[in-house]
Amino acid sequence: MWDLALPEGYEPREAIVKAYDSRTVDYPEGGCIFTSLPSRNYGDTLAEHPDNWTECLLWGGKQKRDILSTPGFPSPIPRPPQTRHRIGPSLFGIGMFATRDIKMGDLIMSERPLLASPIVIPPLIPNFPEGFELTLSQSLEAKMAEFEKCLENSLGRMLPENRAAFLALHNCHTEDGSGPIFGRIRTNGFGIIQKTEKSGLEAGDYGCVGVFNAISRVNHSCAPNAIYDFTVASFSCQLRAIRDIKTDEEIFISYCSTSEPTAARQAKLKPYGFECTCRVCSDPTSDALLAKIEASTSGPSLKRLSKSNEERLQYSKYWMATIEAAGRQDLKQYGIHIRMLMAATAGLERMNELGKYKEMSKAWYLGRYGQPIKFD
Ligand SMILES: C[S@@+](CC[C@H](N)C(=O)[O-])C[C@H]1O[C@@H](n2cnc3c(N)ncnc32)[C@H](O)[C@@H]1O
Repeated sequence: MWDLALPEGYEPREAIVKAYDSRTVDYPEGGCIFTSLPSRNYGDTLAEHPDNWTECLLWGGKQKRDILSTPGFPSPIPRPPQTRHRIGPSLFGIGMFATRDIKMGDLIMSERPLLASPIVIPPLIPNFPEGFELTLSQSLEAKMAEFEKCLENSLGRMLPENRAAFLALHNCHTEDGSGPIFGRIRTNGFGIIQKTEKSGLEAGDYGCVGVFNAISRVNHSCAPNAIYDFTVASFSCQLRAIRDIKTDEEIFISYCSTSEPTAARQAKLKPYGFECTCRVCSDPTSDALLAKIEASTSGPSLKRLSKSNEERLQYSKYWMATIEAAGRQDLKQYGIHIRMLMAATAGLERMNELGKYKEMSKAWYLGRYGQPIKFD
């Protein structure tokens, strides 16, 4: 047991495990479900599953029902036409690097998580003998210990090579009562099934984080050159370029929303155990610039804008160049300015330029949202 101040005599109980057929969906609500997705047979190896599978610790049956009923599930993971990334030493420990020039919108790589787990500790009930008086922090620690037992069960279900890859990941939560598995989840977990329109999760449902062999090596920047998107159908994350990336450049994603000001972003990064010093965080004028970029596509600004297509063209060209110089093409305003350039060039009947911005819009949209844009 790692260093916990649990009362003497208390032992976290083993995870309660019942065996179900992998296609089972009628589980009781509100309990841990250990399942491999896509399902596999006992004794299967990676040679039979080149896309790997994910050990999932789900809370209650709804998530598994939702996943199994997703159209297309389980489809193969999409792959780039050639390898575009490598893992290697970075200024921030280990990182991911481009092995060739990559264009905005291109798929860098995709990967199934090694482990999927609830984002927060579910309401497990620690098994205290009667008469135990617990402080609040002891109660929290006991829940942590119970959850770690559940996670140990998930790790025990992994193939040795997947378990070794998981345990080789960085852990920055060694001093805060997190167990070694939960610590790695908090350091390396990226939201995969969250409360969004797409996921169908409702209030009170538990979202999931995924921990990855390669994607969990990607470091953070508030001016990222890549964005990841999780697709339930292939049960995998796709990592795509949100701007052109040169060979050997480090690949960065953002671990938090980049449309928030610096102090709010730093607060969101706390669980990852570092203070961000990226070009945006170290520029004292970046919050003011962010506010101006946001205002550039707001209703009042657009209302004030001249009706002349030529002036609109110059306006959006100016803002695109400003956003590019700040390396912030992941902001949605960049995509809006590309669309505004399409409208202005169409109005001016400059068909070559219109074609260029159309292609740009397609690539940006794919990088930003992980799916192709449909023009009316
Ligand atoms: C998801 S892991 C990324 C891979 C990690 N660098 C490694 O060596 O395995 C997150 C950890 O990487 C480090 N990290 C990521 N981005 C960073 C940044 N911008 N500045 C400092 N450390 C960073 C922190 O130690 C953080 O806890």
